[in-house]
Amino acid sequence: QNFMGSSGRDDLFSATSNLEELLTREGEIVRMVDKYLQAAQERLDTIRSYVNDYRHLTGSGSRGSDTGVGALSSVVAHPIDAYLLLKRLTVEWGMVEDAMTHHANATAGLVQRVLLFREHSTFPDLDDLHGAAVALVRLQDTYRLNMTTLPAGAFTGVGQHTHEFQSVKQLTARDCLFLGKHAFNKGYYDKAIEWFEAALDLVEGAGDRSVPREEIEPFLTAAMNVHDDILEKRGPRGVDWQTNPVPMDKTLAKKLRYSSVAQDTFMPKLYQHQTDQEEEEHYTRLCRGEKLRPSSIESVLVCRYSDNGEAYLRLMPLQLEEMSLDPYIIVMHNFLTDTQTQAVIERAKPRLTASRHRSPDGGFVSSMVRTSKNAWLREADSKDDMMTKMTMKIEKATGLEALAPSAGEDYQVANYGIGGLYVTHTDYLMINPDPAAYLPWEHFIGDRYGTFMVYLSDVEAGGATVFPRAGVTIWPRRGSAAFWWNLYRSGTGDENTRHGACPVLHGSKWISNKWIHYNDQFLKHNCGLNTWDKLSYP
Ligand SMILES: O=C(O)CCC(=O)C(=O)O
Ligand SMILES: [Fe+2]
Repeated sequence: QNFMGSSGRDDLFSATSNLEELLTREGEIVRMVDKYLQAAQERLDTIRSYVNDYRHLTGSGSRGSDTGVGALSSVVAHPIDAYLLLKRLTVEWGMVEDAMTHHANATAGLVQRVLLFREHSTFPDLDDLHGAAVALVRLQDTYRLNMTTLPAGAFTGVGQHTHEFQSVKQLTARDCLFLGKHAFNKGYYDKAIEWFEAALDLVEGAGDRSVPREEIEPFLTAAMNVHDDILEKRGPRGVDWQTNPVPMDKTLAKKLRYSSVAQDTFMPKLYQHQTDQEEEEHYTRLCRGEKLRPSSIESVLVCRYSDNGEAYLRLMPLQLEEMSLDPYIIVMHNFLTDTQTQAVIERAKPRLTASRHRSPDGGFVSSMVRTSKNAWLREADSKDDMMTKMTMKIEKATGLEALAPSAGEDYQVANYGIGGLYVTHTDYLMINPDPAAYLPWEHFIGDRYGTFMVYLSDVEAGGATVFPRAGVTIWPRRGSAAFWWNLYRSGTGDENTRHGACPVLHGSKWISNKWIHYNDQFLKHNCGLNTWDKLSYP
């Protein structure tokens, strides 16, 4: 079942830099239209005064109604009035005609200019709008946004700021209907019903006239029927659908099988394999900031200073916060200054393109798996040595080789806009047992041993980095760096490092990754005697 055509890419919505550009572009169009309106107003005034003159003269105040013959003849009886009549129909009518011609030309010209402008710059299309609608429904779902206030643009923040966020404009009933259809098409049957109900509430309670209630009701009825049908036949949740735990229909809900639906039967399943659905559940809960680990694990985590045995760090030690001991995940606070984070963002901005990730067949694709934009920056690209110094500091902090191209990848700078996310993945890439799947260079440098990820911006709400198996949530903080080992000392991938980026709820998120490879560390690390030996420093 589908209430609408299928939607395609989800691109313009999910990088803030795009939305800022769009707003600037809209500003240019508004300037064109505004100029047009001012000129049009002057021309319309000319036309209007011609009409008013006639009306005034003939004493016919109201439009359409005509005056008697007597009044007319008295107007042309006077020589001056007769003269003015001729003037109106020659000179003045000429001006009116001019004004009208100009107006028509200006209108056609404006349409032409806007068309041209749109051709030469990126403009959103309907697919983008669909993408934005789906992203909004996903945010509503992930962060359990309260539907009594969401249509009016208000929700409570998650993460850094837990205050209320209020939009400038509010949604109309028609917007709610539109969002409901999208929720339905994406299999969010529970959310679809909420949006249709919100649309009805606006029409009935708030006198919203953007859509008649008769247009909403069939959708609500259909959504409820499909909701119950799916729940009966397939259950409340699957890879591409979800419903409420209990049917909407009161009689159906009385069935025995629904009477024992408990409030929250979730039991965390950490440090072990999770099915896709379990992983998604852990991801979502961690995104909301839920604690999934027992206190026996959390209570031993500490914050500490470390110079990692480096003289360079003696006077400005790393401000370490342990997030997890196994797998070893830490945050180094204030690793970069505001000046540095800003400089990296500015350098990356002009080079941003849609993020791509490795597809199952080995190529790179851009998809909903990662909705962000990124740019690659290498130390040597910059005229100053700012990036080189950054990498040297990373080397001191991790005790790893990171500057040589065979040791550290270029910096990958990524920007996530509203709804922008990265689903759960591992950073290590070489999981295909067939050596032919990789390039000689990839064999030469080895896999991604450590991930050094700096948050270049604060995020007002949402946008955490989460590790579903390790039960870790890291809230972005400008200048802080997250670091973890992706591989065991033997070079084998540690699956407990699976992680993802939660959708940004409010604001914009910038990060920078430095992936440090395995083989170049051969002088610093031995591989250990057993496959599962791990590293836990700095
Ligand atoms: O943005 C994040 O928080 C995580 C990014 C990430 O995992 C990656 O870029 O590989
Ligand atoms: Fe990652």
